Amino acid sequence: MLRGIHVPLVTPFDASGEVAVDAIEKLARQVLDEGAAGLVALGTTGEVAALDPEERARVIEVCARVCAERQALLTVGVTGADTRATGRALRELPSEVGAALVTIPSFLRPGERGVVAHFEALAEETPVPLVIYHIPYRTGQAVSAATLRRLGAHPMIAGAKYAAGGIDAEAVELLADPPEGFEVLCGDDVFVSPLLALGAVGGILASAHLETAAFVELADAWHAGDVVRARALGHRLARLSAALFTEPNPTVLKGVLHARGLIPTPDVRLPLVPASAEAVSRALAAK
Ligand SMILES: O=C(O)C1=N[C@H](C(=O)O)C[C@H](O)C1
Repeated sequence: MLRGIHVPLVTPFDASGEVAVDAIEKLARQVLDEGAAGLVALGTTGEVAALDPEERARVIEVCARVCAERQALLTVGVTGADTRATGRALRELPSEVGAALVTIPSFLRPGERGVVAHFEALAEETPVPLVIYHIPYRTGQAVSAATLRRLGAHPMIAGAKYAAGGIDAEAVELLADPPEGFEVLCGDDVFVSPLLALGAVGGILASAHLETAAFVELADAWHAGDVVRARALGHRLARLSAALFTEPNPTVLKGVLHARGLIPTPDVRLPLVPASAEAVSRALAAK
């Protein structure tokens, strides 16, 4: 269900600060035409925290329309300050949504027993399969491979977006023996090639707005066991990803997309500030 490259779309803004829905639609079509398996709406890259409820609904609506046309998976980022609020947000998802990307509420650090209780409660009430967004450096909560494996045995937990900030021992342990039907996607762009080598089925990668076809080729090459092609491509794309993440995501990416005429402005909403001209130039030059 999750295999392939999924693009967490930016939310472009026009000169008056409104969400540029046409630009989202164009980006969505472009990345799916280049082979992405799906879109992720309302991720960190989409500046979800800075969007009001009507804007979020508009973003989902346009992504759902394009995904339906292309028969691609639409995953939506769902967050809440606690389990009850997250459950409510899941139940309110429109019927076109195919999966939900869910984190542990940040800042609370509920402990691993709390993590299990959170996801098991959500798995019982969610209308769509869940993808656990494992990002301990943002949630503040470590989660072991054993816990992810236990959660992955639930039929409504389809997989995890793995973003531990590197390849850690837990990733190696999880990918050595994932539960039946549980799929791991890479969520740290620079590490996608090594995580694919370990057995990840794909990635949710902001960098794949650019060079989408090359990221798809990278995943295909690892899946086909073509190590020589995969390794060289992985090194090249890691340089691009590193350049895109020198300042907070999605500021540099938006600068590059704007410079290429793909979005109307490079604007982000506070507390993000636009990327420096140097960072954007370096990312434009990255090969
Ligand atoms: O929004 C996302 O999904 C992603 N967010 C990460 C981040 O902002 O750190 C990066 C990743 O490419 C996908």
